Amino acid sequence: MFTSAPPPALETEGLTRRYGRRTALADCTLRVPPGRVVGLVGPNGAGKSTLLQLACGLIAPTSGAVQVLGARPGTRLDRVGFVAQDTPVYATLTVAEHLRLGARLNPGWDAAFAQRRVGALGLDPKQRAGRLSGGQRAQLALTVAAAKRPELLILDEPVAALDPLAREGFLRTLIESVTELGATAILSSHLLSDVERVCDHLIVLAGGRVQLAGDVTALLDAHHRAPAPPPGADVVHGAVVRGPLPAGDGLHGARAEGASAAGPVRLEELVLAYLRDGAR
Ligand SMILES: Nc1ncnc2c1ncn2[C@@H]1O[C@H](COP(=O)(O)OP(=O)(O)OP(=O)(O)O)[C@@H](O)[C@H]1O
Repeated sequence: MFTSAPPPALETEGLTRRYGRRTALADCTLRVPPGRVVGLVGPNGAGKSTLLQLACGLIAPTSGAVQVLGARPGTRLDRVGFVAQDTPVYATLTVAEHLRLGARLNPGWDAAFAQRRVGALGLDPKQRAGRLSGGQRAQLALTVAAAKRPELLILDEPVAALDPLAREGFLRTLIESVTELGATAILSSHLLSDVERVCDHLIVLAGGRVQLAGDVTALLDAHHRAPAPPPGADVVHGAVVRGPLPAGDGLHGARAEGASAAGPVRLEELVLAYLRDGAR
């Protein structure tokens, strides 16, 4: 295991984490190639934060293995940027002091990028972080993480506190920096429309187990919608069926619009089918 060059951004095998008798993540085996924007989705309590914290080395596995950029989590902190769900910032430090601290702690710090982002966001450099709004604090934490120019950016619900315009701007900046650096981003989100818009790799977790994972295009090609599935069809849930859209059904290759039409699945539909399947 763990052989390839360049190494996967994230690789796990049988990764399990328990809290007492509660299993937060069970037997998780995944491989995320580098250069992807990964959407990590699943209901509340699915194990998303647990997986991200294991990847950052903030918690240790109960059993199984995890590697990040080919190394043990936590050993290459300069190459990994992490923004936790509660977007931690230092309440008594100003915005400018956050940037100075970032510059001092990170050898690859991109001061011009950080200044540009703070300017574009309209954040007052003299404002203490404790006085910023929730969304502004999230933006500051994201700016600090991205200005490290990490090879892997791990974001736990990064856009939850942002208004729609800020969310759109943040996701655009994220894609630009990931593309420019050839970096990987893993973001957990409940907003399937955002995931559909920016992610090219998907991980669906439910009940601590991986329900579905892989390249988005490949996953969409490997499923179709059949409102009246033929006997023996491999139905995930509802009208979503495993297997490519059969040739010659008249709709092949077309984007079916109505929920009742046979045709290709949309990402949101696919995710919901696997979540409902996992919830049974
Ligand atoms: N420190 C902890 N101590 C005990 N149980 C925990 C701890 N952290 C997480 N859990 C449990 O592990 C499970 C997975 O939690 P986790 O935070 O990973 O879910 P999540 O998918 O990130 O959820 P959400 O979407 O609500 O943020 C939950 O049942 C949770 O109660």
